[in-house]
Amino acid sequence: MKVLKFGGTSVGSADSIRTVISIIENNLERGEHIAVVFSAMGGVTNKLIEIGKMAASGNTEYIEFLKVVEERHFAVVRGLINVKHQSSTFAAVRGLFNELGDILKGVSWIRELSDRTLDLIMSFGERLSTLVITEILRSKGINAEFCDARQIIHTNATYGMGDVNFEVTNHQILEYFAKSTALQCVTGFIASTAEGITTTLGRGGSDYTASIIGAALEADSIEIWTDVDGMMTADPRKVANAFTIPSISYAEAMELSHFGAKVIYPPSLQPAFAKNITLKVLNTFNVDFEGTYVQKAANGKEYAITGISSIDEIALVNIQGSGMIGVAGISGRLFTALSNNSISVILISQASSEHSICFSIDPKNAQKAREILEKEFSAEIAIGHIDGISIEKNLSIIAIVGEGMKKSTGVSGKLFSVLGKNGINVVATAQGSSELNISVVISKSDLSKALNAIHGVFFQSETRSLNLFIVGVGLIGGTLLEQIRNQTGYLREEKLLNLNIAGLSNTKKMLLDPDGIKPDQWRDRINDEGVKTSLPAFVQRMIELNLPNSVFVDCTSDKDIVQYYHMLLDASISVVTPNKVANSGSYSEYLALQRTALQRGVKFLYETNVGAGLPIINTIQGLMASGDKFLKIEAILSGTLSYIFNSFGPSVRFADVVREAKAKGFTEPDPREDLSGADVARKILILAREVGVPLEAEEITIAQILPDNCLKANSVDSFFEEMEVSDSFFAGLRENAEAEGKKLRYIASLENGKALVQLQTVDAQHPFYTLSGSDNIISFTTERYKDRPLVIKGPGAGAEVTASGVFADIMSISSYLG
Ligand SMILES: NC(=O)C1=CN([C@@H]2O[C@H](COP(=O)(O)OP(=O)(O)OC[C@H]3O[C@@H](n4cnc5c(N)ncnc54)[C@H](O)[C@@H]3O)[C@@H](O)[C@H]2O)C=CC1
Ligand SMILES: N[C@@H](CC=O)C(=O)O
Ligand code: NA
Repeated sequence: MKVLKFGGTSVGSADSIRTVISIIENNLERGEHIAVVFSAMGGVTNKLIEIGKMAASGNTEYIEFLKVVEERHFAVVRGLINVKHQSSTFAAVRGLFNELGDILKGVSWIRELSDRTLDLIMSFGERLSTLVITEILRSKGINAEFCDARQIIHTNATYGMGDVNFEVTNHQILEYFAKSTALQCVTGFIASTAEGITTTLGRGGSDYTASIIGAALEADSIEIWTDVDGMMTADPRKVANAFTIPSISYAEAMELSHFGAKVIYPPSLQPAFAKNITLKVLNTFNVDFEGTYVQKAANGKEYAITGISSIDEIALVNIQGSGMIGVAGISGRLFTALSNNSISVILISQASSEHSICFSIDPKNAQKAREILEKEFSAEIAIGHIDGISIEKNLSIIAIVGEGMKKSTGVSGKLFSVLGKNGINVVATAQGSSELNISVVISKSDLSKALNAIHGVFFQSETRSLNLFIVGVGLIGGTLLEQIRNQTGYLREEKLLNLNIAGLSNTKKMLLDPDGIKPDQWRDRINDEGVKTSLPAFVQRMIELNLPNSVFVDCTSDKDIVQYYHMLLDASISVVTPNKVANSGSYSEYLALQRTALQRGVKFLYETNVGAGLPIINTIQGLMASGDKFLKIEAILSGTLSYIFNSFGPSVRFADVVREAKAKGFTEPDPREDLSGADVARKILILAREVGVPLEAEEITIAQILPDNCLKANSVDSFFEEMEVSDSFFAGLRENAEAEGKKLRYIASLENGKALVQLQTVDAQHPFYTLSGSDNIISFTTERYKDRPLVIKGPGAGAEVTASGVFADIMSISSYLG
């Protein structure tokens, strides 16, 4: 035997009722022995309450409102019952509305609406829906009977939430169901006192009816038909990646529902749980979907936790004082005082120091709680044994729930680590010894970010998202977007990673969209939807969006953008950049950025600052972390200069080679930076700092190669003109080197705390002699690499290699975030 319960939306319209009827018919055709419980048509209960209140306030408009409700029921009768059978149903429905109309008239006369009368008014919702559906079934030749639950479920006289008398009720149900073999269509939610006065069952009402009947009849299962695909891993309105939990235990369902998962209200299913009846949560609007099984013990679990839920708004009360230590009875008095005043406590946390107790409550009760506790502990407060009561608001609770926690270690580690990596501060925490639930109290403004981050990390087999905010879509930024576009499919399928471009900005326009800008649409979208660029507004919006796993990617050479890095890192947003400005500013600025990133648990990555995608910074950081000491660095760090001196032959003009380097994407946006040695100086400065030498830019010696006229050129165009003017000077440099069988190389070095950048001539024996193209070469002499230096060589400039270095930094953040 099986009990089916259909909720308000399932019976909310002629269309949905048609589906309900076919679900019932299918069961009957399969020979299932079933009973059915119905809620009121969706929204009707609330309307009836509103109408009752209107009548009680003397507002006669309630009559019109009631007509609308009546018409909804008539429409179903007209739509689903053939004309031949319609009139008797119309008459019965009209009869109920007449009765209800009389009651409301009474309410409006005496201008009073007691809980008892309200229960009676509300009862019409279920009585009407059940009556209509019973008649529809009968008109289809099904032997169905209307069962008014008031005849079988008896409660005490607590109106609005009757307390069921199970002894009497169970007996009555058994007796009632034994009398007839017809399909029983039972009104949900309503009951009566032993004297026959109508009551209701409170929260989860119709589920409770199904559970009471199922338990009394020892049903094999109870199906709760609703309008969603079962119980979800998180509230899908808050976590887009939430998915249906296939199997959940009673205890887990109970824990999850306490925190908001409103699909079912498990306390009302207690009678069914006590009899070990399997419950299925199914979707009337997606009949073939498996839904969620709720059983004593859940079936094999794939994940360490089963679900995540939250309470959006709580207040945290803290009571502390030295006089609480070792004094018995403080918490007893505290919670008794709250309970005597009907203040329910959601979470309690006390450290073993016994110096303070904190607990969370509904913020509505915060002021009252303060007054109660100040009164209760007035004596202790007066003599300073208790410091006082403090209350913090705008907080939320998140609970992760699952029986799997009992067996697996590291669940709480994972929870706190993902919160930390996203810069979310945990204000309080609690874990019961049942190990079924770990709760954390966090700032309300972090709720959505926290839920999404936690969901991502615990339900790993679903795709995780990294939210990218890219500023500067020139050569490197544009190439990066192209690489992301080409990799999207692979990353999603093979790495379960979604690179969500949540923001883009060029110098003219910017666009932020938390739902993502597709990498093949960014040009059109930024043109069509973008607003005027403002870096402060971009950064502020990013911080406001507060998305989990956010990364800011600076692909500009802007000098002012750097001031925002602090703000971003401080807001727990990682920064990835090829822009060298930040790391080559003052040493204190460099240090501050490193520290902020470390403190906030986020990443500041800039591998492409030196040697583009070549693994130079990572190599240094690895050696430094493992305790190696750098003795000497010798390097060619400019792709541009490398290319120029490799391509500058007798038949070409120097300026034209520089033009070629620029066209190939090797140069800085302003090539004077490369030719003046400034770019190389920045790079050796960054390397020096990485190996622990705290240099400032002014301390680097740059041996200038440019003649004065080139150096003084005040625009890029005039710079090229001046190089043409000085062509013989450059040709002379080359010819002198060639005469000695040598090559020109622009070499940076660091030794004994001194950095030097200069043009040198090297002979065929020198390891830098054979360099070609835009190659960089870096030779590290360290205590471990003393006899033979560690050498890294390869293309050190250009769009593809630089963008892929930036991409690699982004990917390393994704693995760090787990
Ligand atoms: N080209 C290369 O091989 C390498 C370049 N880099 C660095 O990469 C960065 C980008 O270089 P490229 O892409 O070659 O330069 P680019 O000039 O092609 O691109 C930079 C883009 O950023 C935009 N931009 C500048 N300030 C902005 C702001 N405040 N807001 C929005 N957009 C802004 C510019 O309009 C330009 O479109 C530079 O910092 C450079 O030093 C690093 C390693 C290698
Ligand atoms: N302009 C730079 C690009 C890399 O940082 C170079 O030429 O090396
Ligand atoms: Na690099």
